[in-house]
Amino acid sequence: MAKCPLAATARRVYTLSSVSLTPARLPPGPRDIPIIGQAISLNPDKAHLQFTEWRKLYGDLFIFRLLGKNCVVLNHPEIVRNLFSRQEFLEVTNDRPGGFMAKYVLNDSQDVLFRQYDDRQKCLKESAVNFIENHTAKDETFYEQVSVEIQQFTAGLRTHMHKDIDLMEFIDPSVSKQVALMLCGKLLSDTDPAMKSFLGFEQAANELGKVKNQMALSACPFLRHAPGKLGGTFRKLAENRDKLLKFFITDTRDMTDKFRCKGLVDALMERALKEKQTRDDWLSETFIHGVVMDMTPAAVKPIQGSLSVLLLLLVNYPHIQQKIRAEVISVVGKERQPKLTDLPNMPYTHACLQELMRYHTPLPLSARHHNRIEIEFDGFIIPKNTDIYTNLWGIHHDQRFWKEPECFKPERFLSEKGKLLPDDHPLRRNYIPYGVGPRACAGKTFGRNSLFLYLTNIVQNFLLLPSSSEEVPVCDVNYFQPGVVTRAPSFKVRLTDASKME
Ligand code: HEM
Repeated sequence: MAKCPLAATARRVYTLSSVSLTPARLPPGPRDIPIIGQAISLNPDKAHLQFTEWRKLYGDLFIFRLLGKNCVVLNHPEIVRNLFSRQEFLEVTNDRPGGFMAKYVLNDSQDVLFRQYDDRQKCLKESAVNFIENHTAKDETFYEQVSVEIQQFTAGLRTHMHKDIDLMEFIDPSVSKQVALMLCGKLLSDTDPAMKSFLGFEQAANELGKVKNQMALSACPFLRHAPGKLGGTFRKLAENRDKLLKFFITDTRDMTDKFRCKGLVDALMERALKEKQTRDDWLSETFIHGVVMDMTPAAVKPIQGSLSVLLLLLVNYPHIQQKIRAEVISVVGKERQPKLTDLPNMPYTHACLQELMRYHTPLPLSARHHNRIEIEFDGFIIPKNTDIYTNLWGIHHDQRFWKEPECFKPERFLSEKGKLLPDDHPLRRNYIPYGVGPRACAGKTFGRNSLFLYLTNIVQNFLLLPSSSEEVPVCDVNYFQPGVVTRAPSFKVRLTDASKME
């Protein structure tokens, strides 16, 4: 078709004028209500479900306003990839929006998770990923200590056989100990004061991190000093933080212990020394503190939340529990403790974990991104300083990408011959539980390994039965406990000795 010069000029004028933000070029979205925006119609606890409904009305990229802020929601994996990892955008779409935690807990974002995407963030993240994903996976002392912890955990469960128990009450502290081990290189006991500070910090950070508390504290930061619940929680957080950091940074450094392995703090200290020799010594202890604090919500919560959903699935679907157990017994046997090297030989169990990350999607809205300049994408303008949400849950439950997305079907990740689908299989393009691009998760292998070890050790030892006194909830996302990381509602199970069942 011949090109009309007039039309081309008109289009050019339109494009130029639209760069100065004509509302017509904003993405579609629900009608704005002055000042409050969608504050009334949006339930922050179920925002991912609401966004999934809005996607049907407004498409894969839509915008809405919330208390004076622009918010964009991405509902398609290709859009997420394009915006967060395409060269032309990645330097401008990978910031974080800041907020109360970033400013008052992490000392103006001196950390990995809350910091904007700058050279310091890149350097810290690179060191953290190298350590968490590459070093721990090969460090035998580390996994020996993890095995010790899991043995103690299963031994603890044995004393509660045939009773109705909330298994998460045992799993939660055990996961925290594993993450603390990754940080300081030492397996702490339940009674260790450092472990108490870790748990105290974790609880307070979790409470303050709730959407409604974040909104209140970001609007009125002085509330942290006020009497009352919020102020009290902030003081608890600060007190535990100081104790925790003294232990992790100062005391651990001088600790010589034959069971101590290298921790993330040691790795960052080494990096700090290197930085000192080459550049200005920005990598101070405050940054290392920041990374320690990041790991509490970033590492502990997704592992705990995923395990809670996994257990609920095992009780609701005994045939899946049975299949995993059969695989564990055939590969590992009944006596030896399962280890990471068993994973490649256990495709069904591996597929269950992959399906868990799709079905549950521990971070249903990922972590918010922020764009530092206005960008034009796919014919739409995304205004500067927009909060960008990725609806990971919506993407993982979208019928365009998944057959029967509401069903837990590990088989979808297996070939007809029962092998795990390769990473480059087309289905995997729609599978992004850890996010995409330079801000993607720093601990996905660590998380997967941890889930694998808990799952196989539990199933090898115990049969999980429904509680005899309470009805087990159905596994339904509508009843998950809300949060940046969701988890299953509390429920009780009964454990029996798996070896006696055959
Ligand atoms: C087990 C399941 C896990 C899931 C599903 C998960 C998922 C995610 C997601 C969706 C993000 C945000 C990505 C983005 O902003 O685009 C993230 C960030 C992050 N995750 Fe994970 N995560 C998991 C476990 C872990 C573990 C075990 C660690 C540490 C050992 C970890 C450390 C981090 C850190 C530090 C970030 C921030 C990275 C940055 O801002 O550059 N995560 N994770």
